[in-house]
Amino acid sequence: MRAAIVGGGVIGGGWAARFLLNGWDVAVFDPDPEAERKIGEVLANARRSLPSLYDRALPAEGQLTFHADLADAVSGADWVQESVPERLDLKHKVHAAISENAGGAIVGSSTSGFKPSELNSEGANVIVAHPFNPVYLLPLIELVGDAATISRASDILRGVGLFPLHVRKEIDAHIADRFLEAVWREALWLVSDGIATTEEVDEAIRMGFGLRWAQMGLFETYRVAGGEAGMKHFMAQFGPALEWPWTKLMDVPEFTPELVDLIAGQSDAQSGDRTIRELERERDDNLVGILRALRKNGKAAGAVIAAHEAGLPEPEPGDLPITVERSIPQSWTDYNGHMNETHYLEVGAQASDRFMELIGADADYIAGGLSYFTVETHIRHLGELDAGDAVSVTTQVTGAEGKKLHLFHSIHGPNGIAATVETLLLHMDLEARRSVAPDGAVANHIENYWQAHRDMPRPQGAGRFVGER
Ligand SMILES: NC(=O)C1=CN([C@@H]2O[C@H](COP(=O)(O)OP(=O)(O)OC[C@H]3O[C@@H](n4cnc5c(N)ncnc54)[C@H](O)[C@@H]3O)[C@@H](O)[C@H]2O)C=CC1
Ligand SMILES: C[N+](C)(C)CC(=O)CC(=O)[O-]
Repeated sequence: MRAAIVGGGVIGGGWAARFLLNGWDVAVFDPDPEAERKIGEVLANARRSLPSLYDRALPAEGQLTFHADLADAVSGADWVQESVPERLDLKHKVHAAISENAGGAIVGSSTSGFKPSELNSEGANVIVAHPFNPVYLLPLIELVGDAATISRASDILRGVGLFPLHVRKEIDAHIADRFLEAVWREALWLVSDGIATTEEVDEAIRMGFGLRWAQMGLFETYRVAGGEAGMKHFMAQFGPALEWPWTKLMDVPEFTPELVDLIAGQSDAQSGDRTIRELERERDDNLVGILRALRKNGKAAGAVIAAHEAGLPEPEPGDLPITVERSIPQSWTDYNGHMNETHYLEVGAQASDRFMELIGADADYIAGGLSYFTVETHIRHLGELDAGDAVSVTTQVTGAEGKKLHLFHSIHGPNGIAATVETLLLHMDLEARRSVAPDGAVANHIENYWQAHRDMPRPQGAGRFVGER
């Protein structure tokens, strides 16, 4: 599949990364001579964060090309995403050129506020596909426009891990930006009136309600705030406040040079000497942590990631079973600039868990009172792993006798085997807390693996002890 990105700034760069890291080829048109460098930097940030959301590998990255001519970039594309600056005259000009050259591609505009009827008033056929920064991590895309095109578009966007939200009636600024503009307006007043600094406004959000919004949104959060009586009680108690002079939402503070200097000055002081790219990385690392936590509970944006991962290709079975395929999260790296030792054991444990499933010692088996315990492990660190690296683990049975199961996991990284995790497991009766032989089906599976693996070459390093020369 091929995407064309017209306008490769903050948002176009994010779209390029989202498509590329999901295996699409991406063609960019942007007259800015710095566009290639800027997109390269956005892409570097995306490469270290997006794969960390998943435990399976994303498809192989697509090919990125830059074009001096818009027609070259858009011809043959399946999807064209326009992300030029928010000026209607410019959008009209660009969409006229896209319409001439894009064939049957879906054409989306990233516009934050224009309606499809405004974009299409000169004959173009565009839907609004409004993303959120960073486009490579945040799933939401607001879709506005022709329903049949939106239905096709939604399937494509889900395929690259996005969450399409169909905005059924076109309005200025769609749904989310209506909301964001109201909050932004109120924050500007608080600073302009000298009530709070930019930092104090940000603390008020990030220390409190900002934490709630990512997982429950607004209505569900307030329902809970109504106590056992829920939303009705919440509305009865806090509804009147809406009539009180608590907000200034409809007035817009004038952007005088003084106000702009005040806000920009406070914002500079707040962020210190951290560059925008550093701030982006800090934001991305935190977003990955939040999204992975949500994913664990199957909640909100976490559910989108889980659904996307379920559609990613299953690992190819080789001679040895592949028991883990995943990428290394940034949060697993340490002060030495590589994956911390703790997580080698974690990957080894994931491989053992998967192997247990393969032999039938799965959740039902465990619920029936039988399982495996690890009783000994030896890890060898052979190479470094870094955030975003794709790793796979192969598992060889190196011994199987009654209650004992001896596994040798090899962790393969981008530069060969990065570590081995050799482990001895004992089959256990969970109620009696003592070792017993596995039941028939599991014993049979183990025997099949053992027969297949016992004549393979013994893995290098198997049976070594710490400090052995
Ligand atoms: N920045 C944000 O937070 C968000 C922006 N958007 C929307 O995305 C669109 C782009 O915004 P940003 O990426 O923030 O702007 P930006 O200023 O970072 O990037 C715009 C890019 O378009 C390029 N450009 C200018 N004229 C062009 C032309 N004729 N053909 C091709 N490229 C051209 C510029 O060189 C620049 O690289 C706007 O419609 C905006 O409303 C949507 C969501 C969030
Ligand atoms: C400020 N903004 C209106 C351009 C913001 C957006 O459109 C979405 C976002 O990423 O916040």
